[in-house]
Amino acid sequence: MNEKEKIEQEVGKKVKVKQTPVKKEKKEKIDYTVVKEFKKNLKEQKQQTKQYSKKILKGEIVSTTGATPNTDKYVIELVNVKKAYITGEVETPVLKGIDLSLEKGDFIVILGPSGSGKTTLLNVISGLDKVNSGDVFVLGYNLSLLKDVDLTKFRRDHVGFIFQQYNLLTNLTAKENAEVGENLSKSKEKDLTIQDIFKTIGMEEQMNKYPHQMSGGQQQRVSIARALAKNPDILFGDEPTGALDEEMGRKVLEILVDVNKKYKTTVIIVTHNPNIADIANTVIHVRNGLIDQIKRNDKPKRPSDIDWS
Ligand SMILES: Nc1ncnc2c1ncn2[C@@H]1O[C@H](COP(=O)(O)OP(=O)(O)OP(=O)(O)O)[C@@H](O)[C@H]1O
Repeated sequence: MNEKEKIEQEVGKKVKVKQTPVKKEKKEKIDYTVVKEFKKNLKEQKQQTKQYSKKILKGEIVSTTGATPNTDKYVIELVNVKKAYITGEVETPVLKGIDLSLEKGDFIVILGPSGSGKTTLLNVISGLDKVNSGDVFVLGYNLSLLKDVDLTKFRRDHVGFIFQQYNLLTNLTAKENAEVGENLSKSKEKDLTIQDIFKTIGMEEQMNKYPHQMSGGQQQRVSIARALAKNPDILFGDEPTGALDEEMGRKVLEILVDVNKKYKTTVIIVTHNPNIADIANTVIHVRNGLIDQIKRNDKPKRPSDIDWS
C-alpha cells in the first residue's frame, strides 16, 4: 500500500494528491575525446603490429617513438610507455608515460605502494601484457608491436617466471616439473642440465618428490628450477617470497642472487617488502603510475643479512 492509499483508508474517501514534478538528475559529462583518442591509438598500434611483428621477432629494430635501443648496455628500455584500462567510457590510466633503462645482468627490485602499477609494469616488460603507446624494448625486441602469438614465442625463448603461487603440476615430480620448462626451450645448445639446476637450488636429493611431499619453499625452488631450465635471459618474479615464511623466503632469495651471479641472468622482482631492496643493485620506486626514483646500490647485502619484517 502506498502513502496515498494509506491516507484514503484513514480518512475514508478518495484524496487528490498534488504531484510535484521530479527533477531530472543531471548526467555526469563523459569526456568522449579521451576514449576516442585511446581507441584511435589502439587501432594504429594494431595496424603497425600487423606490419612489423614478424620483422621484430627476426631481429629488426622498429620504434614508434624514434628512440633506438642500446642493446649492448641495456636489457630493457621503455620510452614514454602508457597503459590504461577502459571500463565503459571511463579511462583509468595505470602507467602514465614511463621512461626506463635497465642494465644487463643487474638484480633489480621494483617497490611501490599498493595499486601504484608495479605488477602492470612487470607484466609489460615481461611480455605478459601489452601497452597502449610507447616503446617497450626487451633485448631489442619492441614488445609493444608484437602479435599475441609472437609475444608467446618471445616469452618461451627469452624469459622465465616465478609467481607467488608456485603453479607446479601436482602429478609430476620435481624433476619432471622442471623439465616442463626445458621442453619449452627452443635453443637446446644453451640449456643447462637439470642436474646442474637442482644442484643450484640445493635440491638434488629431492628430484623425485611430488609437490605434496615438499614444503612451500621447496616448491618455490622447483618453480625456479623450471624457469631456469629455459636458461632465460631475464628471470621475472612477482612477490616470489610472498607466500613463504622468513627462512624459506631467505633461501629463495639466496638462490635468485646465486643465479644472477653464476649465470649472469638479469633478475627483476616485484615486492611489497622494502627490506628485500637491500639485496638488489638497482631499486625502482613506482608511484602513481610513474617512476618516482631509481637507486643504485653498490654494496648489495646477502639475503641472510637483511631485516625481514
Ligand atoms: N584488468 C584491470 N582492469 C582495470 N584496472 C586494473 C586492471 N589491472 C589492474 N588495474 C588497476 O591498475 C592499478 C595498478 O595495479 P597493479 O596491480 O599494477 O598495482 P600494484 O602496484 O602491483 O599493486 P599491489 O601491490 O596491490 O599488487 C590498480 O589501481 C588496479 O586497480
